[in-house]
Amino acid sequence: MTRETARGMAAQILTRVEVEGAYANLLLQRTLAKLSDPRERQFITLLVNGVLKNKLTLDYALRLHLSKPMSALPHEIRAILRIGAFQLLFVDRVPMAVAVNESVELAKSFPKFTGLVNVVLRKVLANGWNISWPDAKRETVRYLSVRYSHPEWMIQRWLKRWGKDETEALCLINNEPAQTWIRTNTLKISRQDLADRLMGTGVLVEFGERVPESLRIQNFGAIEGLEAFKAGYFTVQDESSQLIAHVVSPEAGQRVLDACSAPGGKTTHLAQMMKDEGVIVAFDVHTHKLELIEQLAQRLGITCIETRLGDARDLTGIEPCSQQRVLVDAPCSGLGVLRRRSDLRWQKAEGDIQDLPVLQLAILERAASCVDVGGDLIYSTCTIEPEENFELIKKFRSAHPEFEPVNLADALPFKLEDPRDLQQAKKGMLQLLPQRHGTDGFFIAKFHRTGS
Ligand SMILES: C[S@@+](CC[C@H](N)C(=O)[O-])C[C@H]1O[C@@H](n2cnc3c(N)ncnc32)[C@H](O)[C@@H]1O
Repeated sequence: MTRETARGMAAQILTRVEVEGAYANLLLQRTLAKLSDPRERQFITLLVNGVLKNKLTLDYALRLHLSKPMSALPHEIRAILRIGAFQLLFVDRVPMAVAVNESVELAKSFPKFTGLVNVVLRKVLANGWNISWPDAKRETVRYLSVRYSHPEWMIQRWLKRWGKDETEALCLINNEPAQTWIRTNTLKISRQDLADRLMGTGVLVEFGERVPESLRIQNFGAIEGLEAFKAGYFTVQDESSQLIAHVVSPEAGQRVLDACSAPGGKTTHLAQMMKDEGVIVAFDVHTHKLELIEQLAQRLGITCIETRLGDARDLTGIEPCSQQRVLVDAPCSGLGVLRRRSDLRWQKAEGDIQDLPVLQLAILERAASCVDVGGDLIYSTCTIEPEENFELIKKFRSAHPEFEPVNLADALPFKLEDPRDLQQAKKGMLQLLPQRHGTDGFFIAKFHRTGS
């Protein structure tokens, strides 16, 4: 499997992810950094992310033609089979014969298994999507789980909350390739000028509709290689994540605390909105992650951020009632961004959703104590699970009558229309859902401190 083809490199990454538990996105980044051909980069990305996301479905389809479970095969052969089956079932533009033959070529380093790879993939090709799935009515959880490659515990939670159609819609979106959004660095350039510059270099650009700084880009090769990137004219940040700084709405000259700030996407956005005037104290528990904030701030030409290493449950050195805006962008299960993080669904366990709220509430409590009377507290997550969102805020509010909800319909940079959203927004909360809003799954809550 040493062949330096796109498929060979993808198979190596997938094998290392499975054997070593390595982070797929880091391995992918390292591999892509060595490649200049945009089509090769895109193809490897498609294969790695596609196989990781659809692993359960691919294994189900492959298993129908295997006499032994996948776990009885060497890791490399599993990766080769999955890459082959993924192309046959999910990728239109690869000719079927090429998908099979290239997998067989890769398997030649494992002569004992070359024949098996050939036979199994030819059967997958002949069968296509004509697969006998578990019964969708009687075994709905299992059906949705293998059909859309999600853990059963996630499906169970979502089915209870939203029923079959919405759960299916969410799974489908989670399996789509993620789009790339960038945020204009308005300290240096306007969105229109940035769009013109990028288009001038062949990048495809669309204006975001929800956030005034956002652009969606395609066809850009290596982002770090773009002149506009090197000049600090933008940073990569999903559009729903860009909503948060608008909800915080800080003003130039203010004292702002960002309790969980790395790698600094929202911190630097806050700094932009403050025209780089005032002070943002940015906490995080990981030293290496604080360095990422510092590097980002430097590239964007931002100087008003002071990074601090520390636990947000303590926020050592921050006086009570000392901050005009406090953001808690809490560590969370991340179940709202499964489209963006292809192996996340396999890394999480249902127990995480029981454990995380303890940490989230402790951080929120301590951060709230730092908000000055007349100041605002904002809590956000990139998850769609109520324990980490609505239920947590309910607990917080019952203990803190001094915090009053701010109507999010007035705080967001786009118009809310769904009556359910408008009702939540009045209570200071909003849950964005991929299947309803077409965004990543984000939760935002905002409260104004009226007393001490
Ligand atoms: C959702 S991420 C923050 C993303 C960041 N706000 C951004 O927009 O780039 C949550 C962060 O919380 C940090 N974290 C986890 N536990 C923490 C704790 N107890 N105190 C402070 N930070 C913590 C993690 O290291 C992670 O960087």
